[in-house]
Order: sequence, then C-alpha cells, then structure tokens
Amino acid sequence: MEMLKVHGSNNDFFILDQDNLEQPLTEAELRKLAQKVCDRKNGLHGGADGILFVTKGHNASVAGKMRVINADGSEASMCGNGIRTVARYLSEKKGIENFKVETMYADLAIKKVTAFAPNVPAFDAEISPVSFDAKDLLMHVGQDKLINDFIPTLSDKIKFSAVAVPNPHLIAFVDHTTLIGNELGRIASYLNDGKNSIFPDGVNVSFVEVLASNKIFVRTYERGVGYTNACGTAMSASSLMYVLLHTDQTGLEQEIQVVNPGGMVKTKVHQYNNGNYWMSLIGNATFVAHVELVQEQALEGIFTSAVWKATKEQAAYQGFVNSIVK
Ligand SMILES: N[C@@H](CCC[C@H](N)C(=O)O)C(=O)O
Repeated sequence: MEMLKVHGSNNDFFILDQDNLEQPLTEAELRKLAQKVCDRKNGLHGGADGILFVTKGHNASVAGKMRVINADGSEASMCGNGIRTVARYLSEKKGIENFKVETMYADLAIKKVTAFAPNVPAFDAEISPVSFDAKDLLMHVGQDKLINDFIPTLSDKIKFSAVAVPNPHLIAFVDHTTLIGNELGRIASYLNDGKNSIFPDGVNVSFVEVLASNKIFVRTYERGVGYTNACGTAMSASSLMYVLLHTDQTGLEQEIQVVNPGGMVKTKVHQYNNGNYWMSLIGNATFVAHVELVQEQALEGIFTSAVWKATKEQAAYQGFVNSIVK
C-alpha cells in the first residue's frame, strides 16, 4: 500500500488513494487505519492529524472525492488544509489546474495558484457551504444562532461565534495573553469530551488575535485531534467572523493574511446574491514523503517495514515560514 505524507500550514495528513488498492478498505478499516497511522506516539513516522481518503467522484464533473478521517477515527465533513493537498495530488495525477473535488456536502472549486516560494506549491480552495444555524452545528445553547455572545457555562469573559463551514467551528476574538494561555485547551477539551450537552458531537475551537488590518493569528484545538498547527476550515471561519465583526478593518473580497502556528494562508470572504457566504482559502500544498507499507501490518499499527522516501519540499516550506514575519 502506498501513502503520501502531506501538509498545509504544517497541518499534516496521509493521503491514501483507495483506487490504487486491490480492494477498497471497509468503513471499519478506514477508521482503524487512521487511529493506528496517526497516533503521535506509536503511529507512522510521528503520526498525523488525519487520513485523507481519495476515491473517484460521483460523476465526471469532479476530479475525485475526499473523505476526512480524524486521528481518533471520527469523520469530518471537510478539511481546508487537507483539500489543498488532495487538490495537488489530483492536479498532478490528471494534469489539470481548475477543477472540483467532491466532499461530504459539496463539490468544491479548486485552482492552482502561484507558488508561495520555490518548491512551495499553492492551491486556492472554495470553503462552503456556510451556516450559522444551531441545527447544522449540532449546537445546544438555547438560541438558533450564536454571534459574538457568551456561553455562560464556558466563560464569563470570552464571547463566541458559531459557524459551520460545513464542519462546526466556535470562534473567539481574544487578546494575546488569552490566545497563548490555557483557556483554549480547557474549553475545547470540555466541548470535545463526547459527554457535554452544548456540542455533544464536538466542535473545532479557535482563538483569534487581530494583528493588523487584514491580518489575524488563529490558534485552533480540533475536534478528533487536539491542538493543531493549523486548521484550514477554522481559518476560513475566523476570516468570515473577522469580516462580520470588524467592519472598521476589513470587508468582503479583501485579502486577509491568516498567520497560524504552522505558517500562513490567505483568505477572502465572498457573498452570493442570496446572502450566503463562501470563502477562498489559499495556501501551500506540501508533499513531505512517499511511503510504502504492508496493509495488514499498518492496520495492526506495525510500521517496522515501512519505506519512507522524503521529498525536499519540507526544507523549502520551512525556509518560506522563516521568511514571513509573524
Ligand atoms: N484540519 C482540518 C479540519 C479537520 C476536521 C476537523 N478536525 C473536524 O472534525 O471538523 C482543516 O484544515 O480544515
């Protein structure tokens, strides 16, 4: 079995093209493989935040389909950093630069764009559909929407906004001390304990600091993962809330620089005539290594015979990160 180790803003994944397997993995195997491979301690080469499974799409209008299985085996409806790496994989496999990728709820538009730096290829991915409805977020806060408001059981100091893009996100604009402190971990681990009544299915939680006009820093604790270097859908959701809540600094169609612990992406917030929003997420799609492994062993968490062939792209990416001022 062959996999690719990839990342977007150092949010790292393995890509497995199911169409290359003699037999596609069963649902139970997909989830077990993600848990084994992604384990940060005992997984494959330091693990990952998830596996991106690629298959044929539902028809010829899409280049392929992406399914996102988090490190804990749960499934996410979307992955913003992941879709750029899947886009690059499909772009190179099929020799195309403008196409669509099927995801759980939508076929999303992809464009290859100018590289961020030599050997740091970049892609622009559509992030949608967007919803603020509590029912789409599987959120129970006693109201239909939550926009810059308190959830008293979580904190009497931090205001949250909830938005599905379409995976669920809870966003709070905070000061620098709060951004780097322990509140994010405390609140997010509680909301992802599988027992709480506010988000029984969990939620991705992000703290956002405004650095300058059209420049924000986003730190995210992900559902099914924990702290991550970056979360593409969280950065898109944060950009949307930035546009809606900080009208003095930014607006629709403006390029926003989103810095994260793993690097930087650019976003733009758009609005359709019907009022619905969507975002462009532009960032790197880095291939770190090609991996060959024995399927039966991988499913048991045995990686001793895995063959890891690193590309030179990580050094190029690191050089790019060092060159940007945080
Ligand atoms: N890192 C991803 C989001 C992955 C899914 C998330 N953990 C969830 O369960 O919703 C991204 O870049 O968007």
